[in-house]
Amino acid sequence: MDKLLITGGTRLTGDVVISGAKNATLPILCAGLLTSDDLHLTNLPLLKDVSTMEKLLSQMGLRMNVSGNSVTLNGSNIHNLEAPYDMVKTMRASILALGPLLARFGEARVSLPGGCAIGARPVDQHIKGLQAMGAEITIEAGYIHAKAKKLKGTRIVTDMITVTGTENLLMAATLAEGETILENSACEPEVVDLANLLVAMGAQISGIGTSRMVIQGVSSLHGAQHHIISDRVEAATFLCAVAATGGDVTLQNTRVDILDVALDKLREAGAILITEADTIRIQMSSRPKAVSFRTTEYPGFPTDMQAQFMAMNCIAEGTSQVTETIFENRFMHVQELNRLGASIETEGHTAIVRGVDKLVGAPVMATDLRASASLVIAALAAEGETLIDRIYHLDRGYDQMEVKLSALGANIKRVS
Ligand SMILES: CC(=O)N[C@H]1[C@@H](OP(=O)(O)OP(=O)(O)OC[C@H]2O[C@@H](n3ccc(=O)[nH]c3=O)[C@H](O)[C@@H]2O)O[C@H](CO)[C@@H](O)[C@@H]1O
Ligand SMILES: C=C(OP(=O)(O)O)C(=O)O
Repeated sequence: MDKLLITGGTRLTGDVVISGAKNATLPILCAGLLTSDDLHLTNLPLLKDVSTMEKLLSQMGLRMNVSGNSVTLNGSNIHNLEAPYDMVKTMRASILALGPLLARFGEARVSLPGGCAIGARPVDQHIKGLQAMGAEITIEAGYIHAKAKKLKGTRIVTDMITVTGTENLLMAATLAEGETILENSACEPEVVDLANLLVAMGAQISGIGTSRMVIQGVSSLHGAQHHIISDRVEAATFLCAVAATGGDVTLQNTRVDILDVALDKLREAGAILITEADTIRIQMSSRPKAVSFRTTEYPGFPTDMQAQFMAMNCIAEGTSQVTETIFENRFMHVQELNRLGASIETEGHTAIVRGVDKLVGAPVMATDLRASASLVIAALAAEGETLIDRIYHLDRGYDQMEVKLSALGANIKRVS
C-alpha cells in the first residue's frame, strides 16, 4: 500500500495548475446517461474517483473515449441499469446514476451507499424526491430499486440542502413530464456547472445557482461540449499549504469568484493575495494568525476545506474555534494532527485549536479524503519526517498532489 513520506520545513514557491473539480466531474459523467448523443468533456481531473465512475458507467454500456484530460461519452448503447455494491462502496457518488437511469430508461438498481468515515450520510432525500415524481421505490438486499414508466414533474422541498440530492433530482427532472420545482436546492458551484451542461444539452432550467430551480421537462436531450470548472477545494488545499509553510505560489486555472470565504479567511490569517479572474498569487512571510469558522452550505465556509484550514490553525498564532455543521463525524483528523504535536480538543461539533510554535513529524494515518490533505499540510509545516499511511483516500480526490507539491519545492515522495 502506498504511503507519503514528507520532510517538512520547506517554503513553497512557484506555479501550480489547479485541476478540474472532482465534485463537478462525477455528476457530469453521469449526465452522459441522459442522451444517446456524444458529450465532449474537457478539464477532467485525473484521480481515482473519476476512473471509478468511468468504470461504473462503462459497465452500464456508456461508451467512453478518454484522451488525457478530455473524454467523449456516448450513451446510445446503455444495457445495464445497475450500480453494484462493489463500486458504490468505494465511491458514494455512484448514487448519481440513479436519477438519469430512471428518467431515461424507467428503471434503475443502485446499491445503497451506507455510511462512511465522515458520517451516516443517508440518501433518503434522493428517494423522497424521486417518489414525489412518481417513482416506485423498493429497498431490498441493500439495493434501491426504482421504477417509473415516466417521471412526472412536481414541487419537491428537501428536508435539508443536499448537493448530490439536488444533482440527482435535477437530472431526473430534465426528462420528466411537465414542470419540476426544486425548493431548498443546493447552490454549490458544482451544481451550477452540472446545470449549465444540462442546459447545453437542451434542458430547460431556470433559477440556476439559487435555492429554487424550476425545470420544464423535455422529451430528449442532445449532445454538447463542456469544460469542467476548476476545483475550488484543491485550490484551497494548496493555499492552506502555503499559508502553513510560508512561501510565494501562483495558482493557475482557478476561479476566484467561487472561493470568496476561503480567500477572506486566508487574508485574516495574514496571507497577501493577488487575484485575477483565474489566477491567485499567495505570499506568506509570517506565521499565520488563527482563524475561526463554521462550515455551512455555499456560499458559506465549505466542509470540504475544514480539515485543511484546521491544519493551518495548528501552527498559527492564537486559538481558533472550528465548528462543523454539515457532517456529524468530520473530525477524524484531530487525533492524527495531535500526533504531530498539535493541540486540539473537541467539544461536540466544535474543535478548539490552540496554535503551537512547531509541529514535529511522526507516522500518521489518513482516515478520509480531506483529513489526508490536512495531514499533508501539517507534515509540510512540521520539523522532520512524517509518514502518511492509507493515502488511497487522498488519491480518490486529488490529481497528482505529490507531483504538484514537489514542483513547488516540497520534500515529498510516494513510497510503497
Ligand atoms: C460527490 C460530492 O459532490 N460530494 C460532496 C457532496 O456530498 P453529498 O452530496 O453526499 O452531501 P450532502 O450535501 O447530500 O449532505 C449534506 C447533509 O445532508 C445529509 N443528507 C443528505 C442527503 C440525504 O438524502 N439525506 C441526508 O440526511 C447528509 O448526511 C449531510 O449531513 O456535498 C458535501 C457537502 O458540501 C461535500 O462534503 C461532498 O464533497
Ligand atoms: C466528502 C467528499 O467526497 P465524497 O462525497 O465523494 O465522499 C469530498 O470531496 O471531500
